[in-house]
Amino acid sequence: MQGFAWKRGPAHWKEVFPVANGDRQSPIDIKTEETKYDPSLRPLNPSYDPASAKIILNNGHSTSVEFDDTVNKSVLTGGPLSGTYRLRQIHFHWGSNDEAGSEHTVDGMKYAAELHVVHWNAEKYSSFVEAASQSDGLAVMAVFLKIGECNPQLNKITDRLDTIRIKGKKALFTNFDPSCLLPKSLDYWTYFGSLTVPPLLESVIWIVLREPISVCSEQLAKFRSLLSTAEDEVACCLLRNFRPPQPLRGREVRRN
Ligand SMILES: COc1ccc(N2C[C@H](O)c3cc(S(N)(=O)=O)sc3S2(=O)=O)cc1
Ligand SMILES: [Zn+2]
Repeated sequence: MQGFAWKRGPAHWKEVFPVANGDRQSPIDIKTEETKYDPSLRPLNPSYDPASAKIILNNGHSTSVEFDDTVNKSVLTGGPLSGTYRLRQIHFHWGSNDEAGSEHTVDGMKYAAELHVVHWNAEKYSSFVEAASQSDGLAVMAVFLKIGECNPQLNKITDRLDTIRIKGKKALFTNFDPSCLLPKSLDYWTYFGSLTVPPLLESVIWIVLREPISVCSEQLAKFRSLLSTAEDEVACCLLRNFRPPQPLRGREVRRN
């Protein structure tokens, strides 16, 4: 899913992926007054082994840390989930300035950036690719990044970005537990949605943490200095990579 689908931006994705106009697309604007408390929702239970971290990568659309997901070493259970979801990767979304960058918004408010922690239902499905096409196949935990103090934990990522500036570059990256990027409170909103990037598959149980973590302008500037272009192309900075909120289409957003 390279080239065209990305080159012309979110407004054109429907031309290649008609599901872009589907009824469970992400992200969404979370209208807090309309969220519904659900006493059956359990506490989130992320359990990650730092040895699972493998590489940090620039895929041209974001930067991601990829984890060993061949065994249940780093998993997410609890919350709205039934069963065990295996950690696959984390990545970020940001904007061209500090005023916008998150994908989900809260009562119309945009945060400066958003972290996605991606898991797949390894209990029910035999591969990530199979899970990615199932309605309960993926679980993505979203964490808002709010402009403020520099975040020392985030430096573990931003300090490595100069080694993967060009699209396609990767570097070894291990001994990293993504829990270090989670806020104190794991209170959340949850709803049924989709990938926010092509192929926009409607296979994601979204778990949006209500408490943001901090990020400073200098750290965000490092994300924006990544290139969306490969070695043999004219250099172009990856200034923004967030999809705007999509229609709720009657979906319920629950909170614990
Ligand atoms: C079926 O084809 C694929 C499906 C998914 C993916 N992935 C990489 C994507 O960047 C991506 C983006 C996600 S987001 N913004 O949380 O909705 S989750 C995710 S991914 O790690 O699952 C790759 C191929
Ligand atoms: Zn994402």
